[in-house]
Amino acid sequence: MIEISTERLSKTFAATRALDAVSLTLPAGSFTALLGPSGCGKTTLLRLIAGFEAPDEGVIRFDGRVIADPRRQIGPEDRGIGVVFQSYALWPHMDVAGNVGYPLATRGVGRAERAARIAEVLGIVGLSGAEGRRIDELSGGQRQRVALARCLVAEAGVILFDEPLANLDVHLRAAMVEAFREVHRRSGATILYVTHDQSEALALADRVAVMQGGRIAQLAAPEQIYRAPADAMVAGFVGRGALVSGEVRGAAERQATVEVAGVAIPARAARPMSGSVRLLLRPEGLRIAADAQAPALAATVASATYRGAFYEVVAAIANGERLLVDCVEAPAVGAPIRIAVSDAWVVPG
Ligand SMILES: Nc1ncnc2c1ncn2[C@@H]1O[C@H](COP(=O)(O)OP(=O)(O)OP(=O)(O)O)[C@@H](O)[C@H]1O
Repeated sequence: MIEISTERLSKTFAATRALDAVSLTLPAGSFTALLGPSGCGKTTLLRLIAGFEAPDEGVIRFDGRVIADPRRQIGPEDRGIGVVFQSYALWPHMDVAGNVGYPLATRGVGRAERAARIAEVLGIVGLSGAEGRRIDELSGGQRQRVALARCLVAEAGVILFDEPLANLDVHLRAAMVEAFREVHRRSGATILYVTHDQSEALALADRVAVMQGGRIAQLAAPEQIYRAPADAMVAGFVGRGALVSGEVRGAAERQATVEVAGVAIPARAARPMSGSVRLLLRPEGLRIAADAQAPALAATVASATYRGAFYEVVAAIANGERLLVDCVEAPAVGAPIRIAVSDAWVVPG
């Protein structure tokens, strides 16, 4: 297991500052997802750690040892890492055993031991008995499992995933989440997993780093990213919900009372705040109030969209801002409703 750290890591392509003084530590054996909108610098950070690019400024260390700085870089093949791309990077002319066993063959591992280890890792990724199959007869999901098995067999201390599920359909993606968990559990490797799919990041990782504009906006446990986003970008990027404007009327330790459209709402807060703030209201913290006396936001139904398990209702409150409320039954568009709030978060900054 290897601890990876970067210190003020920067990379510029022509006029684009793809990475802007990024300092982060990936503890040994951790699983970190790198999440963010297109172009925020996720792949650039992964490529620098892999050794496919050199930093303009800053340092990368593995277990405290300098792996790359602007003057010298250890080559990708000497960093002891495994990389899995969305494009599989398998050899189509070799069978499954040939692909998976390649890292062992290059190390001179004997035939019998190689066969045993190939069988073991194919079992872990759910491809037992597939040794003799040709790569070009496999589905996308099966190919990605082969790539995972090759990574496992190499026993790399660090595994980097660059959008490994991007080419797979939604059902296969869900099935693969289990395979990734198993790879992490079995390998104990330090994992960095690049994705722009928030549900994948929240489901897989024990820490999520949300990037924007070449910087880390927040690095925290998935629950923290979802329930207590550090800024409006993270709040808007992860999960469903609405940001509304309010005025703080009272503040306490980790609590605030925020007035929104004339209604006082108790909210969670990172620190005591005052003045104008943005309040994050997610659907699970809202419900349509049946009791006309209970404190609630008066609203009008703007739309109701069927989502299977519920209707997603967009409702306009008195100040013109819109909320998302999940309802079992669809209210009529234009109907007046009252929305009770059981959970709200004051977005810092
Ligand atoms: N080789 C390159 N030459 C020029 N610009 C580049 C190069 N690589 C990346 N960039 C630019 O750097 C910025 C960050 O790119 P990067 O690929 O790291 O983003 P990303 O977050 O991985 O995006 P995506 O989710 O779309 O893959 C983008 O503006 C991109 O256009």
